[in-house]
Amino acid sequence: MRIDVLTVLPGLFDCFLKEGVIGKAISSGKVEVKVHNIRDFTTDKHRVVDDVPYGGGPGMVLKPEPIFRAYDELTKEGEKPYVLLTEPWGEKFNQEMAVELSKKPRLMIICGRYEGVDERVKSLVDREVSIGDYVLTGGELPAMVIMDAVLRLIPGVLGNLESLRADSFSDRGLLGYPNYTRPAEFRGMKVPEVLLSGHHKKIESWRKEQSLRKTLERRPEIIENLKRKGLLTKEELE
Ligand SMILES: O=C(OCc1ccccc1)c1cn[nH]c1
Repeated sequence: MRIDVLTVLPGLFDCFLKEGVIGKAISSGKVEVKVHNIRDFTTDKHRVVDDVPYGGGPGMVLKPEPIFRAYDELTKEGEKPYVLLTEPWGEKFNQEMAVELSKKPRLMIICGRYEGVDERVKSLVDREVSIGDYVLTGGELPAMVIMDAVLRLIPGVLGNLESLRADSFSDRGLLGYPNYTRPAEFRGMKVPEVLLSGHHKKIESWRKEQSLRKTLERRPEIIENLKRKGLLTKEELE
């Protein structure tokens, strides 16, 4: 997969693209991520990327020209990218969208900022995406959140280091079960006996029960959704 990011603050991506699983996926060539400074696509001496809003009002708006110039330049060759715009008012990002996006051969992420982008930029955009109902200073962190969730789904990126919790819980959106590792007792807190039993059937059913209980407690709407979709077996329902 190739991802092109358009931003006025490219430096924000430096650590993200170097460290950890994402850094390895890029250095190994499994995925290609290029960050472009929108300012590099301006033509005036002051490299202006924003301007005051028509009709008045507070703040600034990202100008269309530099973004269109960048888009034209970056889409001259290769496949047309699936274009995302990160804004607070977009479609809510979730695991389902991450899975869908991970199947695209090429993505472009335009990072919103200031009061937003000129509306005409939306003619380039396939999906306006929000990572939550709050307002940040820029769409760069949302772009990193989206890239992180998408890239880890690409075959070979996670390797065997981190299992892709492909069990039936996480891909039904159920909350995870409790995790423990050594020592078996720590500051008086013991690991549940069942997990030390080596009895895989018992361990699996304990984990399923824990996952369902936690989901019912914290996110009952997820259980309701699964019920409606008939994605809960009758023993899971009891
Ligand atoms: O704040 C966000 O993006 C930055 C942004 C972009 C455009 C105008 C204002 C702010 C955001 C929140 N969830 N998803 C994105």
